[in-house]
Amino acid sequence: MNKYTGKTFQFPSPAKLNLFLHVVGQRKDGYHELETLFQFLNYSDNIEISVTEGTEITLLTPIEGVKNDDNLIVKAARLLQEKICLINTNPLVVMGAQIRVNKILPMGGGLGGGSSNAATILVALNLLWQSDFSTEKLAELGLSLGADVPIFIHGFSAFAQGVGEQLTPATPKEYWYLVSKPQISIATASVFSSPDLPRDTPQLTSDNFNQYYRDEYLFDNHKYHNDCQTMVIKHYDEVANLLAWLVEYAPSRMTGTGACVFSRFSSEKEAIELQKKLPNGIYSFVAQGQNKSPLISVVKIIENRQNESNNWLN
Ligand SMILES: C[C@](O)(CO)[C@H](O)COP(=O)(O)OP(=O)(O)OC[C@H]1O[C@@H](n2ccc(N)nc2=O)[C@H](O)[C@@H]1O
Ligand SMILES: Nc1ncnc2c1ncn2[C@@H]1O[C@H](COP(=O)(O)OP(=O)(O)OP(=O)(O)O)[C@@H](O)[C@H]1O
Repeated sequence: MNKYTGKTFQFPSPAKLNLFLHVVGQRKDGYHELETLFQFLNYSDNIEISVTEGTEITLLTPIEGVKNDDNLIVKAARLLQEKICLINTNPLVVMGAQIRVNKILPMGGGLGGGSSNAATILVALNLLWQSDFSTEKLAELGLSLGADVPIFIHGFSAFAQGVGEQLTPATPKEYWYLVSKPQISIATASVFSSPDLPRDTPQLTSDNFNQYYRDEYLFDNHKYHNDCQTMVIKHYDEVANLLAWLVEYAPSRMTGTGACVFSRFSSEKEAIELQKKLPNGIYSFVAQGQNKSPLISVVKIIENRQNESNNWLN
C-alpha cells in the first residue's frame, strides 16, 4: 500500500533569474554552451497533486495554447512512469495522479516557468509514488525535457555551465527584485537561432567565478552581462525601451531569453516604489532572491510528517 494514495499535496514551482548569462560557444548539435548564475525567486506557481491508483495522469487545469500532451507537467509525469516501469514490473504499483496548476509565472518570460513545473512534478511524484530515484537521476531525466530543469531539481543557487546542467553551488546576496515585462513573449529557440546572438564571450570557469565573483560587480557589464539581451534589444523595441527606462532608477538586466527584466534593490519598499512608477501596460511583480528552492523544503516537510505519523501508528 502506498502511504500517499488518496491524499492531496501542494508543491511550489518557483521562478529563476539568470543574474548573468554568457554564451561561450555552440555544440555540434546546435545547443549553446552557457555560463550563467541562477538564483530562485520567492514567487512560484502552485501545483496540487492527488495520488491515485493505476496509471492515469490527469491535468485538470489545461494551460491556454498548450495541449495537455505537450504540457511539460504531463510530459514529466509520463517520463517518470516510463522509468519506474523499467525497474518495476508490479502491476499494482501506484503511479496515477490528478494535477492542478495555479500559474502565476508568465510564459516565455525567461523565468523558467515550464521547466520549473516539470522539475516540481519529477521531484514531487518521485516522493509520492515512492520511486526513490536519486536527485542526480531526476536531474538527468529532467534535462531531456529542458535545459533549465536540472537547476530546479537540485534546488540551490548555482553558477552553471554546459547547457545549464553543470552546477557549482553559489550564494549571491538575496536582494529584492522588481521583475517587469512588456506585453510580448519571446520564444527561447528564436533567440538561440539568431545570427545576432553573440556566441564568443570568454569562459570564466568555475574556479575563476568562485574566486572573483562579487555581488557589487554584477552590473559591471564588462564583467557580467546577458548575451541574449544584446540580440533581444536589437529586435524587440518593447524590451529595449523598458530597460532604458529602468536603468535610470536601478541596475537592471534581462533574465534568460527575455522578455522579463529584473531591477535590483536592497529593500522590498524601494522595489515597490519603482513598481508604482512603471509605464502603463507593463506586467510586474516584486520578489526576493532565494538561494534555496522552496520546493526542497516542502518535500522535506511532507516526508517528515509522513514518517512521524507512521511512527505514531507503529
Ligand atoms: C535561456 C535559459 O533559460 C537560460 O537559463 C535556458 O538555456 C533555456 O532553457 P529551456 O527553456 O529549458 O530551453 P530548451 O527547451 O532546452 O531549448 C529550447 C531551444 O533553445 C535552444 N537552446 C536552448 C538552450 C541552450 N543552451 N542552447 C540552445 O540553443 C535550442 O534550439 C532549443 O531547441
Ligand atoms: N507547464 C508549462 N508551463 C509553461 N509553459 C509550458 C508548460 N508546458 C509547456 N510549455 C511551453 O513552454 C514554453 C516556454 O515556457 P516557459 O514559461 O518555460 O518560458 P520561459 O520562462 O521563457 O523559459 P526559459 O527561461 O526556460 O526560456 C511556453 O510558451 C509553452 O508553450
